Amino acid sequence: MKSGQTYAVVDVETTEVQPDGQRRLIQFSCVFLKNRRVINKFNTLVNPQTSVSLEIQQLTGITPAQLNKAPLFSDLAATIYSLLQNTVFVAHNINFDYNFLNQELERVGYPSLELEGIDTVQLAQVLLPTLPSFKLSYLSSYLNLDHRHPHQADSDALATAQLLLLLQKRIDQLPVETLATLAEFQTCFLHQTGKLFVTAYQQKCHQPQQLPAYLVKVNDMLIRRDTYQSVSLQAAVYPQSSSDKQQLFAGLIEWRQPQAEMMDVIHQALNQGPPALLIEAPTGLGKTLGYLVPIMYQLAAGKSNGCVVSTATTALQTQIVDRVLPLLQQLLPFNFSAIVLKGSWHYLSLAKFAASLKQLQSGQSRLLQLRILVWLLTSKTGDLDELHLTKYQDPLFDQIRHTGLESLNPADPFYEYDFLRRQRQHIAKADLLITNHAYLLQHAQQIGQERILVVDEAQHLAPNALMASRQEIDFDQVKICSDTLLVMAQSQPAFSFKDLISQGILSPASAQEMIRVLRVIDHRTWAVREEIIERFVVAEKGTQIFEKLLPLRQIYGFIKENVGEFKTIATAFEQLTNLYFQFEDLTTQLQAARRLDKVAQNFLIEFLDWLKQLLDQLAAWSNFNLQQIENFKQAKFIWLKLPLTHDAAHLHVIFGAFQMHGFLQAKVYQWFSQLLFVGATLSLPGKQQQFICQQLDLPSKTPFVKLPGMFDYQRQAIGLMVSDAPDISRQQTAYAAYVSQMIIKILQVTPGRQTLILFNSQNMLEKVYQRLQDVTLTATRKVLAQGITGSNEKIIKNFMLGSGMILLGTGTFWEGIDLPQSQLEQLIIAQLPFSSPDTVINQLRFNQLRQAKKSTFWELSLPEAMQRLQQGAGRLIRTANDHGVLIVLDSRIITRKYGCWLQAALPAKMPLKAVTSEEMLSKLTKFWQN
Ligand SMILES: Nc1ncnc2c1ncn2[C@@H]1O[C@H](COP(=O)(O)OP(=O)(O)OP(=O)(O)O)[C@@H](O)[C@H]1O
Repeated sequence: MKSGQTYAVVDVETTEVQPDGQRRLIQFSCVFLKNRRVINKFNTLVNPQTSVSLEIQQLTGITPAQLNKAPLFSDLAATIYSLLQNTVFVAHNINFDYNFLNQELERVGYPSLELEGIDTVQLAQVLLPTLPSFKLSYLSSYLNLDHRHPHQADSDALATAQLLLLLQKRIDQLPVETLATLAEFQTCFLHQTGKLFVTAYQQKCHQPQQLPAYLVKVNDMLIRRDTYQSVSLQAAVYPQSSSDKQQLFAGLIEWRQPQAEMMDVIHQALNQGPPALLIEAPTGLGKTLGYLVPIMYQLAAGKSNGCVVSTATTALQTQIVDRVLPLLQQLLPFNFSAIVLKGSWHYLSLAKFAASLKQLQSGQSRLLQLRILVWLLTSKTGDLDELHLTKYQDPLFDQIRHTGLESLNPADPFYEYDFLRRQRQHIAKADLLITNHAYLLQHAQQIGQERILVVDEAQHLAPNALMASRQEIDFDQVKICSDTLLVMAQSQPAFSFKDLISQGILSPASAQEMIRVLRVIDHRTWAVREEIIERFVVAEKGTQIFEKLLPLRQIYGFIKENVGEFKTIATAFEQLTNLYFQFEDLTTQLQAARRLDKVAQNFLIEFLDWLKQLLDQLAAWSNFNLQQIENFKQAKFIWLKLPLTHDAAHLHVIFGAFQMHGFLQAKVYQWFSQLLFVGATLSLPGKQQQFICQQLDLPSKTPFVKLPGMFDYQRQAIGLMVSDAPDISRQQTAYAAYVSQMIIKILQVTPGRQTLILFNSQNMLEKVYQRLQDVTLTATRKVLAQGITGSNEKIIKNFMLGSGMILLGTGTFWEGIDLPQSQLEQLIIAQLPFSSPDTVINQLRFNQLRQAKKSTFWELSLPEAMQRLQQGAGRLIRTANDHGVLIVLDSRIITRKYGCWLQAALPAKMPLKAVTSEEMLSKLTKFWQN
């Protein structure tokens, strides 16, 4: 901020939440800052001479009576106009406040203000890059700002002023190198926000600067040094007795008998036990600590090399790291080290990011780059998830994501600091590796090393393994790769094979051979794609994604008819593989001999990168072979996938194994010393334990321990099941309308209650979300929706921080999410969680059951729905002090014969009541009154 300059930090309140032509000002507040101090304040209510919406009255606490007594804007305009002259206008979301104020001024005959402006939202996004929310109320509580009455303009303006001062301090602390880039790209900020960086840079650039020891400068970019330190575990004795454990837990966690039991079972298993153990621990038991405590003692005793914990999703990884590990560290009498492992695309590639800074970018992408630049000063991992972005939609991410260690160039200056390389080095030293099933399946050998493996949410490992065992050809990606390579080789104006030949780097014969093979692949694979579409893709009207199982007989016939074509491509693939190695060797030799200038080197590296992508795409081509198809028998399947609505729809042919058949043993288990499988629903109700063993590729006699539940559901919760809802399976549209109506009514009679609503399809979730947008209650109660308002991690974090929030979730929200006490008070099951029979995997599973003359519903659909319902219901009560209501809006739980099975999946002692929709509301009101 410039000394001597006055900054006017403004906030306004208006009559309506949504913009419309009639919207008027009801409050104007301004805090004046000069030389970084508050020098004046101005606050006034404004009589809008029109009605004020109910939401606004509730939100601001301003009543019509107060406004009737307030001055008109036409009487205030002159004062406001002159107060703001010569100031810099600051607001949290400047486009709203500045534009609205100007409209009001113009309406009463004043010219628009022409002031410099600063937006504190953008400033906060760049300077506090890892926060999950940039709402003023969140920033105020996170930064401890004085913000007593959120949504009242005077309080909001004061909080924004404090925020600006705090952000200015952060700017002051930025190293000059970072300031230089922020100043260089100042125009990507709204109004003159970027000038703050220019001023700070100008002040700093002439003073001598010393880089803090934790930072390193690489090509003008600052990165946090690798400060990872492994610790040596100190031997300690496992607290065997209850009193020893109680002593250990005292003051930190509550005593839970089944959790202590789980610890003992695992301690025993690790010391004398079987190589594999299955443990079913009911929801909310605290199973992560249940296995980590005994395991850490085992490691401390030097009895194992370390431990890998694999869970179903990255959101659950984050939950373990953020919430369980800090508690574990406090509990244990010794230190330990842990790292998180995710797929390479989660990480930033420093080299690619640095290159992207030099390229032309949209304002939005540039702003994101600046945020990343500031984040790099603190990030130890380079995990892009730390940025809590809603979706990785910005095209920048395609440019800067890591594509794996193989893509790195040792000659690159960023090579030494690369985040994935750092991680690879830490793996050997860390006691605990926290990963997800997808990563485990791909890297088991590398991370196994005779460590203990815990598979958390183990029921998901098999479906994940099926995904991992699949091979896939994306025909359109093949075309993109081969086209790009041909352009690079033949006609790229800046640099092409011609230049490599003229520099004596490439022989004309090698160049010609590469082009010939690429042309074969380019033309022939496209012809096959067209044939497949003509032959197999008959889209049904209204379908968005075409997905189809290809009967093996048909595909066999298809290959037989085109056998020459398939063979030509297979041969070209082999030739291309050889050429790839030749080009790779050539590049390495030339680099070592320093015979490559920068342009030629970059060309070759990029060419090899595309070539590798093409080979990866074609790796599954060997499946298009008559002998292979015969070998598939019932164990492997082929299907097509084609998103129809997408502009450039990619045709995928997928070859998938359907059952484990030793896959997990060979690919995963053999690399670990001991295996623990943990989950809340490992055994299917009414099924033998054989089912999970078969799924997990384990011997059927693998020991299975089932731990008891621990909450007093009779006292802590109630379940209300609606008996008169329209039948969801027959009247989908009527059901969506009914669910929306009911949810609105429920929310109206339970103000302030944190509510999670679980759906079984994204489609229904979106319909209900749309309807909730139209009702007034959402002005005062924040609605979060999966796939709409943010990434899953961000949604969970925001939900946990709020009160009276509403979260609409599907998929992963049914499981593993931990929302204790007032973080979740009402759980609404909008649809019973029957999985869709239409997916290819389900079609396959159903076919198998039919062939065995078994019922698809009783054998698969119902038990799986019970399993998911049990998981979903487990979100409600998480500690001994929780209270909550479970509401089931899908009447099939009452009206269908199988309903009693679904009811049996709900917590055993929870009082259940069947009620009409009307009764539901009065019961709810009563429950919360009591
Ligand atoms: N004994 C305890 N007392 C209090 N908090 C605990 C205790 N044990 C675990 N917790 C906390 O409870 C939260 C949930 O733990 P965890 O994720 O292991 O639950 P869970 O048993 O896996 O539940 P679910 O199966 O429903 O996902 C964590 O934040 C953890 O720190």
